[in-house]
Amino acid sequence: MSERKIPKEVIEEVERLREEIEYHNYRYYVLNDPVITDEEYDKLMRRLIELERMYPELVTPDSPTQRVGGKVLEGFKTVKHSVPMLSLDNTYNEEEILEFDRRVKKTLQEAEVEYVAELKIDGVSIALRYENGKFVLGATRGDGIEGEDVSENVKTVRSIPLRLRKLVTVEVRGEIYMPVDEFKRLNDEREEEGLPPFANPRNAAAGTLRQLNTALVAARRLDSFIYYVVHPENYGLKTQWEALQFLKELGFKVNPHSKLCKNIQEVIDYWREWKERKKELDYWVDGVVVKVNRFDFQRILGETSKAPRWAIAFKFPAEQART
Ligand SMILES: NC(=O)c1cc2c(N)ncc(C(N)=O)c2s1
Repeated sequence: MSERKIPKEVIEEVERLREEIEYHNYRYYVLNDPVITDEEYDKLMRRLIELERMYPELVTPDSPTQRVGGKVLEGFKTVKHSVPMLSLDNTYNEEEILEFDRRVKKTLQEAEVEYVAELKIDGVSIALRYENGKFVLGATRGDGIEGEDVSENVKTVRSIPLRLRKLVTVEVRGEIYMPVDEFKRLNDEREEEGLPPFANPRNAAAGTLRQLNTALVAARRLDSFIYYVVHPENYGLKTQWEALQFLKELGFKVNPHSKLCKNIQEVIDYWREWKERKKELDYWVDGVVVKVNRFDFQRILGETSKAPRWAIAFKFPAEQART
């Protein structure tokens, strides 16, 4: 078939609709602060779907219409991580976190070390790659060296941008999780269908991300928090706190409760506070991730084959089996 000429105004309208729809996705799912009604949003989306149906050659992988899924995949390709996705060592009480602080100060020969305290989200770790600001890959952690390419499913997570607010080439990492009320709704639905319930939101999120039917993934409300920039020095970032601000500027959903702590005592105060306050959250957390803030200090501390020496998980006491 000869290349059909697409009218310029159609191309311009499609591009404008994409920008506008992604902006409203950002306002609604990342900032939780929409500026148009659902009806107005649906109208924009219907118009874009109509134009892409009339001109399929205009569909691009990062079009917001790809968020509703509709593909049934054969399977997931394996993908090698650019940098291994390490796990975290654990500490369970204040004495052990003080020991972590002593080790860090000894290695650094520093009297005081700043930390960033971040809630440890009980979800599925994910690596996201963007080229010139466009989403190109979403991969699970796997064995830390290589994971599964779950890009088609990641596109259905509305809080994960398909196009960044700055057109950089970057890899970021974070957690995809299922909000508690979605977890309850899903388990009620499964019970009605005579299916076994998911034991917890993490299993529900993991099971959903492994679905080969992307429309099914889109029908479940997964969410995300992004907390890590790969090779932050490439973007002039000197600390984890700056990295979190950078992630916000790019348009990612970043947990609002992270805290820059002057010393380990502030970390302990933060841990005590959220050990009690975690029930206020609409997602499960199982502790606090404590990170040395300065990247030059992180480089001095380095990593073991399994986990960084500059970060540790400060776990909350295990509760009795949740209802
Ligand atoms: N395995 C890991 O390295 C991490 C796991 C997690 C998690 N489940 N939630 C939050 C963070 C964070 N804010 O850094 C990390 S880091």
